Amino acid sequence: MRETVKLELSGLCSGYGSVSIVNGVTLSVKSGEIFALMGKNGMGKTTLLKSILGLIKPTQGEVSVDGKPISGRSTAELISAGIGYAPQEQPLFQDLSIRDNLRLALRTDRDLKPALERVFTYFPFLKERMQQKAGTLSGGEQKMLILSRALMLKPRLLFIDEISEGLQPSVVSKIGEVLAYERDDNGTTIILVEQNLDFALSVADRWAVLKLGAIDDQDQNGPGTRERVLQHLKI
Ligand SMILES: Nc1ncnc2c1ncn2[C@@H]1O[C@H](COP(=O)(O)OP(=O)(O)OP(=O)(O)O)[C@@H](O)[C@H]1O
Repeated sequence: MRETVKLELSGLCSGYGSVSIVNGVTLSVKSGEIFALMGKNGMGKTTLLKSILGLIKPTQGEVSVDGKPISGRSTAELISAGIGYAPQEQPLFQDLSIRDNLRLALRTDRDLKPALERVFTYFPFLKERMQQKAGTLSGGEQKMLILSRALMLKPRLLFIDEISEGLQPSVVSKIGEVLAYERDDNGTTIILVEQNLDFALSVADRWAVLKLGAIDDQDQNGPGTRERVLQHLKI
């Protein structure tokens, strides 16, 4: 089993201009677990991910991986250090082929072949349609390509933002299988931001609910979890 990571957030705060969105998040994600981060729309889940990844500068607090602070490091440095990100918004080059979208995940072409083979075992359709432009893929195929691109670098820590949104159940369950395999066989630590409760709980080891930018509840995934989380998601 390769080395895995523990992610720790301590009193993390961030926002946009003078508007505070993430309000003091303290959280620990264990090595090699899938952690589901849930919450109603607009509660700050995406903002929290972006703050961890250096895409938004935190106003307070610390983020550490393997006990080492990563605050202040650029997103590019974090990705080189084995942190992967499958974002929710506009993440593909629509006019480029599947192959070029995947290739751009790597710094050099030296590791291209094994990285491609790895993602082809998860999603064989990518191999058959390498020259097809990303913009002509269906919504579900684009999501699989986004995830594959994040997996090209074999991340030790992977952040995934609402991958199941708008997908048909067969694609959602395929993605669930891939994430479980990444955790079980590669020891990847995965933070999954999700609105789809059933999907999140089908793969998560632990979970938290974010409310107005703070952790409202968290626990192991087990009997009674679904009902407990549903209470938090009620309008
Ligand atoms: N670039 C931005 N500038 C200003 N405010 C923003 C920006 N992006 C998001 N917000 C606001 O921050 C709040 C939290 O948004 P965020 O996307 O983090 O929530 P979320 O929990 O991920 O919700 P969703 O499930 O809808 O994606 C919302 O009120 C949103 O309008």
